[in-house]
Amino acid sequence: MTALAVDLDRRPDTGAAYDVVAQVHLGVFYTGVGPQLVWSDPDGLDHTAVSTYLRIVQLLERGLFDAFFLGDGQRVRENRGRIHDLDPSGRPDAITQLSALASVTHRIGLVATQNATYNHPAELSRRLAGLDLLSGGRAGWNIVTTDNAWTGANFRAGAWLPHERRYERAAAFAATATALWQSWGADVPVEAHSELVRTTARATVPPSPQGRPVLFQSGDSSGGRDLAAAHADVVYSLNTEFDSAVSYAKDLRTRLRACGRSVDSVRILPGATVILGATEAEATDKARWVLEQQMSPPRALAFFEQFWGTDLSGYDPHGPLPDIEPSPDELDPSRGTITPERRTGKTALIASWRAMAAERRLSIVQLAREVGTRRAPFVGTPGRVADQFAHYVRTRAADGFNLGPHTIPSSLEDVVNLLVPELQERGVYRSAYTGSTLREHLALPAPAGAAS
Ligand SMILES: Cc1cc2nc3c(=O)[nH]c(=O)nc-3n(C[C@H](O)[C@H](O)[C@H](O)COP(=O)(O)O)c2cc1C
Repeated sequence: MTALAVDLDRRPDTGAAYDVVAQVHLGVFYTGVGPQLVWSDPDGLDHTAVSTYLRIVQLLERGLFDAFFLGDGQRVRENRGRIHDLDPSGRPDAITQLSALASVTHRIGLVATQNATYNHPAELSRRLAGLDLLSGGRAGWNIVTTDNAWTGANFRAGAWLPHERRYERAAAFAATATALWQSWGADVPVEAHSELVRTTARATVPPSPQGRPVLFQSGDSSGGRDLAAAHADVVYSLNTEFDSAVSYAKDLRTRLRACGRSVDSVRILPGATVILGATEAEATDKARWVLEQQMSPPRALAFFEQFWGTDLSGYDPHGPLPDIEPSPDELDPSRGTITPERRTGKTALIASWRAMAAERRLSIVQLAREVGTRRAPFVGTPGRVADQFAHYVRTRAADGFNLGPHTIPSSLEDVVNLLVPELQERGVYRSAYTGSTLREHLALPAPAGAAS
């Protein structure tokens, strides 16, 4: 995990004009599972208690955030066929959790990740419309396709649909859900008769003050980007480093134009981790501590077990990589612990890791810290990070960030108490909510054809 280096003098072509009055939009993406959440923080809260969620969402509302955003999954993470017991585990449905949070908040947007592979459009659009109406127009839907077959094998449709066909279904799903939201009061039902989505349905919930839920999209392949260009209001990408944020933004805006949409009709919010300190040195020390907790020695072994498919508990995490070959079972694409390209390219990936470890004399745990953590963090004083955020939004490399917390609640308290005032001082962050809906917070245009 290397801290981001951002050159504040560069104004590259991002497919949109430099905007001196651009604003930073902030959300928090709370996965509920996974190594990024540090359990060992002595001041940490219970990661699955409802009181934790209430406290976080109220803190974020005090910090004038656009959205609180939950990941979702219909099967918990596993390692070698058992529940991954080093992770926070157990995943209540995101819409259910957000409905509870709607009742104790007034402004903040509430975004539920729900996949378009193992749900039904009439059923899911009704539940999302319910959250949207009951929250006064604050709901969002993060459209994902889910990157593994074994989720489906947990219940319902089994292991079905290859990667590209999931996006075909997601596009038909989003079009059907949108048509249903727009159809309130219509005389005839909405009909969908494609190969992957078949339904005849009438809307059951009137539109909220924002017309319909705001559509987020996460998924970075060409199919994912096309889905975003056709349907999304917000994209959550993992292209956070400045150069990759620039090329992602340019590519997405080219796709938006090809769909006949304005480049300002979609907000781009890459994932980001923020680690703040009173001095640069203090922030760097904290970043080192966070990384050590996220990728502890037992977790490093579990990380590599997901690639080797073998029990590695007999290996010393401070010693060299195992010299054995991975189990062939791990190449089975129905296993869901790692991304598809990593699964299929695993042999090459392991060879490249061996080369990196040999060249830099890295132990198992040191290598896992290099290759096993996802987000490059913004590390520094609040002022320095605020300058970087301002640069991203003014150049339109991004419109803001989805922050991934590492310690709960302290990493988010730092952002609200230390970073937000610095952003406000630079004129890139609101000093009060000016609207009441998520769509208004994001300064998005009204949805086409919205029912009222
Ligand atoms: C930033 C990000 C967040 C994601 N969050 C979830 C999630 O919460 N639940 C889920 O089932 N899939 C999630 N996905 C996986 C996507 O649904 C998708 O299956 C995966 O990224 C593979 O598609 P791609 O090749 O287009 O990236 C996420 C993907 C990204 C990039």
